[in-house]
Amino acid sequence: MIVRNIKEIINSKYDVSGENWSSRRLLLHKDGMGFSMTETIIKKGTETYIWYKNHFEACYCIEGEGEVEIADKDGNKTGEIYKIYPGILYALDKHDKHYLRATSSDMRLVCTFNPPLTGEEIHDEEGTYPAIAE
Ligand SMILES: CC(=O)NCC[C@H](N)C(=O)O
Repeated sequence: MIVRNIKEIINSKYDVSGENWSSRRLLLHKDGMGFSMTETIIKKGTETYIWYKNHFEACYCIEGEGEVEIADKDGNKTGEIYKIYPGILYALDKHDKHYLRATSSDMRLVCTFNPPLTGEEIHDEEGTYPAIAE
């Protein structure tokens, strides 16, 4: 069994930040579960373009509020917007290009990835994480 406390992750190499977010990587590829789990904080008032072309991601909101807007194949905003608040899950089951915004507060999400993250990924210029090298 694996038991971890977020306090062990904070300020370790698995406490990773992007421009608009920070992510504590709780469960990783090396743990052999077939998925990873992170606690992610999206900063208030930010918008991030994301395209996980190599991963499926599901996010469950436990704190704060924001929204996700679907983008088209060229990354343009479509106006299809879903509110995010505690109790809402969104799952990028089609590797959906999207814009993620935290509106009036920071937003705290529990995020799972399949395939799992290795731990130190940050978004590239396409909003993507690299495919895992087996
Ligand atoms: C929602 C989202 O994808 N934010 C970026 C961080 C990501 N959840 C991660 O854990 O690396």
